[in-house]
Amino acid sequence: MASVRRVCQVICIVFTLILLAIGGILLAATIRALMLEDTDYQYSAYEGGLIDDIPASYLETLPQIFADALKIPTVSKEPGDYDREQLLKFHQFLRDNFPNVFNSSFIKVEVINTYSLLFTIMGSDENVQPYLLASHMDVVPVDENKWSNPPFSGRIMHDPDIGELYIWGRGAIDDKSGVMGIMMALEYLVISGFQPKRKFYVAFGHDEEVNGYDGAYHISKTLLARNVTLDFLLDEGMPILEGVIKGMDVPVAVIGVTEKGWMRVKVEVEGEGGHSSIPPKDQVVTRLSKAIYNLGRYPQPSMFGTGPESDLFNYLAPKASWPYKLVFANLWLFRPLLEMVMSASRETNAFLRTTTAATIVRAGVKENVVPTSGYAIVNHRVHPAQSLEDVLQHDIDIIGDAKVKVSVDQQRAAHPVSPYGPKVPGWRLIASTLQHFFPKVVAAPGMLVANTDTIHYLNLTSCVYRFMPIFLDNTLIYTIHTHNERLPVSAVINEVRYYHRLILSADVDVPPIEDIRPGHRSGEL
Ligand SMILES: CCCCCCCC/C=C\CCCCCCCC(=O)N[C@@H](Cc1ccccc1)C(=O)O
Ligand SMILES: [Zn+2]
Ligand SMILES: [Zn+2]
Repeated sequence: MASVRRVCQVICIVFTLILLAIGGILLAATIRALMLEDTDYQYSAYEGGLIDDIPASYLETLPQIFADALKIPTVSKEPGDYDREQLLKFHQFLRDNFPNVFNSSFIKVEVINTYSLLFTIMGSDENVQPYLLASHMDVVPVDENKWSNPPFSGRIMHDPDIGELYIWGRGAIDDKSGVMGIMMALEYLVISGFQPKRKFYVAFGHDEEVNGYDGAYHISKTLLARNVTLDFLLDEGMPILEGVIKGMDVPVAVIGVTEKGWMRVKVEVEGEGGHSSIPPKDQVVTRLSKAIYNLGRYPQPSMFGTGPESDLFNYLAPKASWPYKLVFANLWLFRPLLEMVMSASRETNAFLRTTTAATIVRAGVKENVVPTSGYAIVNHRVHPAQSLEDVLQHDIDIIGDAKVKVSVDQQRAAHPVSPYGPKVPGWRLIASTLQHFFPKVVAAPGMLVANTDTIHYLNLTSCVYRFMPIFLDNTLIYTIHTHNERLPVSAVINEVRYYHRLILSADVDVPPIEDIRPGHRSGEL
């Protein structure tokens, strides 16, 4: 009896100690979350005593010009297969609508490789390092029938449910918003008599959607041949996310300091064919389907917390709502929980792991002929913490079928991490300009889950940022590269104001040339 009591006592003590330990850990985590300094990563806006904002009379004219830009179908289909005629038409459209930029005495406009554009805005002070704003003029193809408004109509429509005017059309977000935002800001700057001290470049590629080798690659080569090095580069990228990240009631500007790698895997099957009325048991299409199904069913492993994306949560934690603040501030404890939550939605899942999308499937030529071969193209966006070899090996293991040939068609490694933080001039400029207009927005470093022309510009600077100064919620994000792409009129106005302010601030908030650190190191400074 006494020994049973003794065992009970020991169990009680152990149980109490475990509870105390859990309580202690939770208390420590809560204290850590409570002690977060709310203003840690807020930057004060730069006040340079310059003409600050654009007058309403100019801004009012912009939505229609933006809409007109969407009417020109500058579609890219495959590498080398882009609509040359429409691209030239788009050049003319820019010339017609931005005459002050094209005729300015201090702006040199060059056509690169026939279809891309490079603007050099001369500065009066040669001692400061230039920067580059990049975008692309081409767009992805459309499936016309799926659109509620025609994709190249540039229709401006009121959405009564949201109470906003939207400009509809392919490229409204990706990436004529970038081209038009920069051009409309630059035009106003020239009109208003601004002439920069600091030189900068504006580069518009013409084939980003099919890898940029005819456009951005040549622009970069041109700049390199002139021995240009840049302080920083800003290209398309993550938008300001509204309601996308759970626990963030405020919008989050995820500034891409790196971007995922890219891999094109070909999955091929060969087999027995014949008359469809006497089909073989083992059919090519069935085997191929099973392989594709398994790739979707067993995703690539989560890499959360092992890559450059993890610092995002350090930036978000001070502004997160409870109980997410507790989670974001204590990834050492809650990483598995956060991983589970993030895996559940497609946009946050892309942040955790290499994604897998079967985008092309081909087999068969006629209904009553059993095909003897078939293939699928699988597009991976590779998490920076996973090696390209591991991605392929996972595919091979998951498919687990020796009769299915799995091979890499093309691949690109993830990009290096650009420096970020309050001491990095380019980052500071991008983040502070944002907070000037939208003080509630949190600017945080992140990873772009898609790819951009920046691959061609990596040799011009180590400070490469991928960011679009437009607010997007889950509805609008899902229109990129599919039907019903559109942008609120207010977003167009705001981005023009953003680029305008950025260019003004860049002229005063500049690093002296000798202050450029040799080979910026990755991560925060
Ligand atoms: C906790 C973090 C949440 C993360 C949420 C992610 C939400 C993502 C939202 C928007 C992504 C916008 C991406 C815009 C840039 C798109 C650029 C683009 O489409 N590029 C092409 C380039 C390409 C690459 C390879 C072959 C051909 C073309 C692409 O990536 O497909
Ligand atoms: Zn794009
Ligand atoms: Zn795109």
